[in-house]
Amino acid sequence: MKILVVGAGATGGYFGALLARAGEDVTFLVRPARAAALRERGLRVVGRDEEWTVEPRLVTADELRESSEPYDLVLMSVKSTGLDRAIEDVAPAVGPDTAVIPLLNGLAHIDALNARFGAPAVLGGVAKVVTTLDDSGDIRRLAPLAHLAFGEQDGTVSARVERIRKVLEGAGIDAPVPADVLTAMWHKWVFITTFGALTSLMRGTVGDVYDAPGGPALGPALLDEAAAVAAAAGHPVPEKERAATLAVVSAPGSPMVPSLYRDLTAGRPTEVEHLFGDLTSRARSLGVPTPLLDLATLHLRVHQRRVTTAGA
Ligand SMILES: NC(=O)C1=CN([C@@H]2O[C@H](COP(=O)(O)OP(=O)(O)OC[C@H]3O[C@@H](n4cnc5c(N)ncnc54)[C@H](OP(=O)(O)O)[C@@H]3O)[C@@H](O)[C@H]2O)C=CC1
Ligand SMILES: CC(C)(CO)C(=O)C(=O)O
Repeated sequence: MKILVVGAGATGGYFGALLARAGEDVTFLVRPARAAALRERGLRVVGRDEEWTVEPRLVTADELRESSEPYDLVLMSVKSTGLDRAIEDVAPAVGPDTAVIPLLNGLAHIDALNARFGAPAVLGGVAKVVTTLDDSGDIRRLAPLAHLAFGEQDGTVSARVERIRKVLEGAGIDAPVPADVLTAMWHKWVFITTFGALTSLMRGTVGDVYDAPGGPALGPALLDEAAAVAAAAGHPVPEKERAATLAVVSAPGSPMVPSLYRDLTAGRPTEVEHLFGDLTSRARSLGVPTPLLDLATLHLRVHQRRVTTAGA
């Protein structure tokens, strides 16, 4: 299976490195600066008592435009802020039989991918990994997860789904195929907006918030809002998933933060519109009040405006 990973960042770099290490035919679509760094240093995975390197096969958008052979599987692993550009860059690699699996949090990218490549090409995907790019550009693992749930948008367990699952599992990736992948994406979205709002609004780890007087009430209140939007949209969050989210956001002393928080505190742009703007706008359309999520959205928009104006 010819696999193209778009972006060799925290998620794509990690899943792609696992696939390459397992001997799969993997190429990374990267931009010139990342290509130069990877050529010099290799794609290194560090943290959690492990350190290993793969020599990645790389292609740039210009090179991809010159080759005409489509890939079997595209893993789309850019941030939402880079999605439009990445969709155009990867287009030459998407043929009539290519399966595109996005790893992004949120949901709106499914519409963008459907619009560009046609819905039959696009599968749903839910990535659960805790990885970040460190100062050297290495992939740093912060927790043991390597989970990529995926599936056809209509729930069919197609032959290509079975083939992809085998490849992912062969690389050590936990790759379940949920009955309804779009619902699974909604549920991850509820989780990430709850976790993201809690830590970003309070500018602290889960433990910093939980251990402060009054702190324990915030996680459940955020979850209630986000879950109410999902329920109104036809994707109620089952009790088991609510409990799992509550366990993450209600842990005394927990150092956990999401990638959104790492971006915020590092002064980088965040995925505010994709994760929060979209959810709160759907809440408005569905008549669901989300005052806390609205506040988180505004908070992140102020940051976004500051960092993008500074960079302009
Ligand atoms: N980090 C995590 O633990 C998790 C993240 N997610 C989600 O996964 C998505 C990706 O996040 P993450 O991997 O952390 O992000 P990163 O910023 O670490 O990686 C994204 C990579 O995409 C590259 N990129 C952007 N545009 C292009 C392009 N046109 N062509 C080639 N490469 C491009 C960037 O490269 P360049 O160096 O050129 O800018 C960057 O290396 C997000 O939606 C996030 O919410 C989901 C689960 C866990
Ligand atoms: C919380 C986590 C690590 C789960 O995969 C995530 O999606 C993120 O940090 O963006």
